[in-house]
Amino acid sequence: MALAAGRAMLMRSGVRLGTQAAARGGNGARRFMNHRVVVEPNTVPGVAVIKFKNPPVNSLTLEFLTEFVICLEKLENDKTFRGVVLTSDCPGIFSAGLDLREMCGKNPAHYAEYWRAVQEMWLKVYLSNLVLVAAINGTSPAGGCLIALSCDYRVLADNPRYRMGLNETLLGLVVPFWFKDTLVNTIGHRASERALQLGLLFPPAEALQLGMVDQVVPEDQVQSTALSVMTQWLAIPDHVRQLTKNMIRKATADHLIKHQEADIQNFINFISRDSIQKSLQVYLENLKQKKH
Ligand SMILES: CCCCCCCC/C=C\CC(=O)SCCNC(=O)CCNC(=O)[C@H](O)C(C)(C)COP(=O)(O)OP(=O)(O)OC[C@H]1O[C@@H](n2cnc3c(N)ncnc32)[C@H](O)[C@@H]1OP(=O)(O)O
Repeated sequence: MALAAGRAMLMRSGVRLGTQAAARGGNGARRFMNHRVVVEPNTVPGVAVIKFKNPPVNSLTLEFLTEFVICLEKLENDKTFRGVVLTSDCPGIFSAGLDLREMCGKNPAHYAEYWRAVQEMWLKVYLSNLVLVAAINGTSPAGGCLIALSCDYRVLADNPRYRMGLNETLLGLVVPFWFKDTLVNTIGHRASERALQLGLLFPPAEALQLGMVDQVVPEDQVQSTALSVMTQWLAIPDHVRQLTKNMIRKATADHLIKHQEADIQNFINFISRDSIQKSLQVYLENLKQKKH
């Protein structure tokens, strides 16, 4: 039921997003597909590798989210694909999470459009019929971590500079309930209480110990490990694995699906506050200044 609802919603989003792309005109529409998301099909039979390519830090802009969802939708509808590895084309960064500029200095209509795109991306990944393996080859805070947590399996590069976690409180943001649910489902209640309140970002050894990732491997083996893990998952017949996945994830996804419009309204109200706008601006400014 949740799966069907999620799909229906994404079909709707596909139509809406398709219209947006077409509105950009001939060249714009052509550039739109596979611009920020690179797909390498059949690295292993039946498996595609999706590489996030939204430099400099793979932040989740509206355009990136749109392209990513359409790309997954296409792979899901193409029955030759049974599994996808998600990884990054930006050295050292899996994804810097939600794009702060999408949440800063814009109007309520933009915030609504952006938040719906974030929700739809999460539902698409979380409820995917495909086996999704995250090959995490870089830092992945907040929204970047959410994408990895929503996959079926996570392989992280053993580089102590890479950090992973939901750091929203450090930005003065409240973690959305469905981000929280996804983390609790992965690392448990107590560990989430601490991680979320303190906005902790974990290095690989700690992420492994907490169960935030399933494997930590040398950096140059992240993708090959993800592909060999995939073989194990694909040994299970799709229909039984998909029904089992749906049984386990349905309640969490339904929670958002039921409250999707209220969640958008909450986001608009929260993000539009002067105090929140101010802290986001300060955070962005600090990111810029650390270079100097
Ligand atoms: C009731 C409901 C309420 C709901 C509230 C909202 C909930 C929101 C939920 C989720 C939140 C998020 O996902 S917020 C994003 C969190 N992400 C971060 O905190 C990461 C921030 N970035 C970094 O720490 C670093 O950039 C990095 C470690 C990822 C990379 O470091 P590096 O040194 O390699 O690069 P720079 O820092 O120099 O960055 C380059 C360039 O990119 C800009 N940048 C970085 N991150 C973002 C981002 N997330 N969004 C937009 N732009 C980003 C950075 O400012 C630099 O820009 P300039 O070159 O112009 O200076």
